[in-house]
Amino acid sequence: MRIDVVSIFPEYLAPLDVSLVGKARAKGLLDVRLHQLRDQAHDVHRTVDDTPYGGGPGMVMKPEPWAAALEAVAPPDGEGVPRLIVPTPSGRPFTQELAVELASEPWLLFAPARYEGIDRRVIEDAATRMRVDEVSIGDYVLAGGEVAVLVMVEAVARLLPGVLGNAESVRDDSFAPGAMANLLEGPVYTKPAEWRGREVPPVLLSGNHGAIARWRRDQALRRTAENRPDLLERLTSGDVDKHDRAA
Ligand SMILES: COC(=O)COc1cccc(COC(=O)c2cn[nH]c2)c1
Repeated sequence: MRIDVVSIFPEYLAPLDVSLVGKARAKGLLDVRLHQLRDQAHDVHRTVDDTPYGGGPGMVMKPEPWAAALEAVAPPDGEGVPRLIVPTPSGRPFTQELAVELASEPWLLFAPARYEGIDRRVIEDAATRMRVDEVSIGDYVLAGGEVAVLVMVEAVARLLPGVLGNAESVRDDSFAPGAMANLLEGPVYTKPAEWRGREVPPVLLSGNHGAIARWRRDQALRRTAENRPDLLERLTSGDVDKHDRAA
């Protein structure tokens, strides 16, 4: 997979050089390229923002530098077309389901905005050439979309074949389909069996895999009821299809 990120703070994406994503790049599983938006702003101050039409606080990112940056990354007459992802508080929610969908894309192009956002015409113009998704990682406002890019790249990269070693697993993700679909992860334990007077739940040491699976599902249901009752409604309201519930 190829990933391009255009930003006025490419150094914000430095964490993509380390750990999971860094290893994936070193293995050739991911080709991550960073681009400085200001390289496409040709006035002496390399201006990328201006005051908003209609008034209001803050600044808006100008269309010309962004259009030039997107075209420099993905020339209209070039090979292939990326899927453009724009992090924004007003986007569709980023979920494990969307991460799985994005993990099957050959080429992602991220456009993290700063200030109050990017001139709407950039999105409209890009959408004539490529698929554009405006995506929110949560109901809060960041100073820029770079952190959201880090979140999405990590969530997608860990799903790519060969990225996670055998030690980690994707299958058991709490949002992955199956018996634990749409439930939060329950508690996890490792050695020692007793620590500061606290014992590991005996069922986990019993070797009784059926009992262990039942205990884990019960714990997941409890934690979901406590922290995310909205997810339980999905389970009980039937908008999770029969297959998922039966599994
Ligand atoms: C067309 O889209 C845009 O112009 C993007 O506009 C903005 C405006 C303010 C902040 C951001 C950065 O993203 C977030 O804050 C964000 C993403 N997820 N949750 C919070 C982006």
